[in-house]
Amino acid sequence: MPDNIACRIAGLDWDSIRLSLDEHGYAKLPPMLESSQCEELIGGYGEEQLYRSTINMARYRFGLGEYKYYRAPLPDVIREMREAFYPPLADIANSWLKRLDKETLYPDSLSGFLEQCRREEQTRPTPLILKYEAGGYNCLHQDVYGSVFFPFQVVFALNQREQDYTGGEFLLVEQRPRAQSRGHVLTLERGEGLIFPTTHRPVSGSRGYYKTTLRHGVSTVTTGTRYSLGLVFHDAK
Ligand SMILES: O=C(O)CCC(=O)C(=O)O
Ligand SMILES: [Fe+2]
Repeated sequence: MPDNIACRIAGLDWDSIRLSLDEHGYAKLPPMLESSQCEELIGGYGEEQLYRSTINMARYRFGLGEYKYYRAPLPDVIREMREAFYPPLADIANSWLKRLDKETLYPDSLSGFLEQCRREEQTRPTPLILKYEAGGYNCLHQDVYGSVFFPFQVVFALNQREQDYTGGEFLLVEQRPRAQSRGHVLTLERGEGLIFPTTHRPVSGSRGYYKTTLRHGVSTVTTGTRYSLGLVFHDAK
């Protein structure tokens, strides 16, 4: 694997990622983070100076577990991934807007998009690390922190399922208009990533595209401890 994460991201098969996003709404990525990078991120969990806030999920009835939002400046690997994932995803996001007859909205660089966030007073970084112990889970939700939001997020598994923990599958539920919801269970090996929609996606129907609503979460971790890294592109108010 080349050691530069930005090159690794640029070198992904973006045609097949686009096809997968268009067809299923999500795209699984090959291993992106090396074990040492996963270990370093997990190892930083106790270093409070890295984070701007810690959320006890039970307190807000978000689930059972804990997560921490990174403080600026973000750790290099997170900043580089956020910058490198943004442009190809913005292109796909704009094509989705077109399908729904909305004007093209997402600038082609992360800095341009963060400027849009800043204008709405959304200046606090949102990449986060999550930790769930046995019994932990994450209720179905959407991560929107203001009027500006990016339509894709990326999540990475930081440790190994069936080895470090069991259960704790990633859940994606799609609510179709006037129809029942459909659920997807996605499993990620350590270092692997998943791109998924923040709130909606266009689905092709008999009279053009319509919009479905998506929520994501994590099923109960049955044993061990599960760590994940969430890459959210919009900053928070
Ligand atoms: O722990 C997970 O896999 C879910 C993470 C999540 O909710 C997010 O990245 O927004
Ligand atoms: Fe989330």
